Amino acid sequence: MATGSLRAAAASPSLNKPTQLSLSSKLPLHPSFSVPLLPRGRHHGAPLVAVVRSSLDAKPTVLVAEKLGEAGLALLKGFANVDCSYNLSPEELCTKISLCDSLIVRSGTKVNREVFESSGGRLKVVGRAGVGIDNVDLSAATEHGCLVVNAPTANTVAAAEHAIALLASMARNVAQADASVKAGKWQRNKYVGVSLVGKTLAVMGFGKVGSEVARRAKGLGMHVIAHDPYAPADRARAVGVDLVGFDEAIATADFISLHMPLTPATSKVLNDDTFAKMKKGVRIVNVARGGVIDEEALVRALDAGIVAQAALDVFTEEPPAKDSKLVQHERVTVTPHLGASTMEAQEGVAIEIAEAVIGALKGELAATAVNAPMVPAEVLTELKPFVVLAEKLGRLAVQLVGGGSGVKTIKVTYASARAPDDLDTRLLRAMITKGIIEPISNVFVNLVNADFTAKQRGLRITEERVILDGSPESPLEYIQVQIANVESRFASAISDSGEITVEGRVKDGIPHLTKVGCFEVDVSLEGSIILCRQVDQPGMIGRVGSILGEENVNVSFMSVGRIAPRKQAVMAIGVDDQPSKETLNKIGDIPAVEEFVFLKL
Ligand SMILES: NC(=O)C1=CN([C@@H]2O[C@H](COP(=O)(O)OP(=O)(O)OC[C@H]3O[C@@H](n4cnc5c(N)ncnc54)[C@H](O)[C@@H]3O)[C@@H](O)[C@H]2O)C=CC1
Ligand SMILES: O=C(O)C(=O)COP(=O)(O)O
Repeated sequence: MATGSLRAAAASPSLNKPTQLSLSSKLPLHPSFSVPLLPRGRHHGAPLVAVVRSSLDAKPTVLVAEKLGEAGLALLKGFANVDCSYNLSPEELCTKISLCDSLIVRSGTKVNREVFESSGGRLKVVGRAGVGIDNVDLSAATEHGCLVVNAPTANTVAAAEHAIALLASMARNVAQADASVKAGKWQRNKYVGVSLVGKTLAVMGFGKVGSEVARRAKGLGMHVIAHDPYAPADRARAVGVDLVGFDEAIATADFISLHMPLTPATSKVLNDDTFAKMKKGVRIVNVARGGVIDEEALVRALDAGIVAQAALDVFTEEPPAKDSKLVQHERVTVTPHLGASTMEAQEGVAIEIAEAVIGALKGELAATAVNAPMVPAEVLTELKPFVVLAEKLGRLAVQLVGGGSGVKTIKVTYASARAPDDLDTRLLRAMITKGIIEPISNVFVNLVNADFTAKQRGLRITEERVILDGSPESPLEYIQVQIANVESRFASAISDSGEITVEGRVKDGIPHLTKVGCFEVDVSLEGSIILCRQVDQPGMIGRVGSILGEENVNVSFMSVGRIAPRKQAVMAIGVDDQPSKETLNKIGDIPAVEEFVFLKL
């Protein structure tokens, strides 16, 4: 099969002469195989976020619901209308949110499902000015196509320093002794402490904060072990820390410092059962989240003498009840969630979140997205034209489906000379999903909600990789989108294996449609496309071109793919304007034309 492809602007009598263009037929293929999809969740890097307002829209409005550093506010004010409304009740937040494009919070605001539902679809970015996103309902955010970004690095040192401050002050009864002296007492015997040097500290959660705590504790002469099922052992080794199992960590520790996120797996991970396994007289620091400790069980463990002391910055409910037994316990030191509260950290966090929110509202890369696929910025730069190609192929494929066929099964094939691990397909999959769903619904699909929306509509998208020999310079050679078990309005779009098939490549940075069904074509994916199947014969391009010309429809690109000279051929015509029905019918009336379809991109 040969492919003819020429800019229509350069129309000449040689138009009918096909030019060999196809690359795929020359590249030897390895047998195709499936690769596991990348897991959902946190990935460091930068996503292409399609959650933006159009540049024609007025300035976006950002609601800042908790105190934010001045430098961050200044950045936000340079870009958006900023409404700083602190201490809103949940009802007030729900009322205000429908007028906001973005919401910025710290740990004190619950961004629950009701908030997203009340936003009426306007809320596009939630910024968490800090690390923990347990106060944001991520499922609801995703379902509403709202991106959540956080500021994961600027308060790490502050939190680690606070953990060390609590560790040392707990060991030396600083808070209790301070209160006692201020009450006019002088109780030197009562407040004899314990030393840190030589003691074993178990760091639970060896992430950013945990590793900084470990480093500092080693400087104090402590023996540090850590438990973190997901942390690489070599990172721990580099700090001189042994990674151990959970039971070993809690059973051998003199001090336990908690630094994991609050998740279903870590909720109440310290409970009656686990306290029972600890060394008698253990001391516990919690600068992570209150919910990782069963607080009633901790009171029991303190009263039973299992836990000698606890120092807590965080609580299941914040603020905790005034008469909380835990807070009032004599051997418990408390602070009001101050881990991130240093001048330096708050300025840093404010700038980090302002930049992330502004970037996301502009549709730029947000390196700290929590609920969207992310790939490193440099990878994204080279993937960008393929992202456009992916959406357009999705749009074309779904428009080829014949009325009444339910779209359920989609197969996507990525052909590349790169190793499978070098290609993150989540962006591409999301954009294909967007292209398929948007023309047939009124749902707004973006990178955040693409997988969710596909699942909700019962779409099954399978992905396959074809490994090509050749240059891995380009991330992809072609993308093929197939819709199975459907009829087509354009029978030639059905491949030999029975699916609607469209395939595209990027040429000079521009996405091109290069295959429809079994026919190789070549038309740039701009404007709209007319596909016609005809009997290959001289003059066809000229005839179709003049019918379009009569109606002043500008042709941008034309190509013909044919089985063999004078046999069946498919002509793909790129048009800048939408032809009238009459014009399309005139094309259909050309005797050699057997079927045609008009597709909007
Ligand atoms: N009190 C405060 O003001 C602050 C509290 N935090 C909290 O500190 C915690 C840690 O923050 P970062 O270090 O920045 O987060 P991070 O994401 O860098 O580290 C968390 C670590 O916990 C590990 N982890 C996850 N599940 C675990 C499990 N079941 N058992 C043990 N480890 C597990 C992860 O593998 C990761 O290495 C978070 O809960 C965060 O919200 C952070 C900053 C300030
Ligand atoms: O970053 C975190 O996870 C924190 O807990 C800090 O909370 P905050 O921003 O001080 O309310």
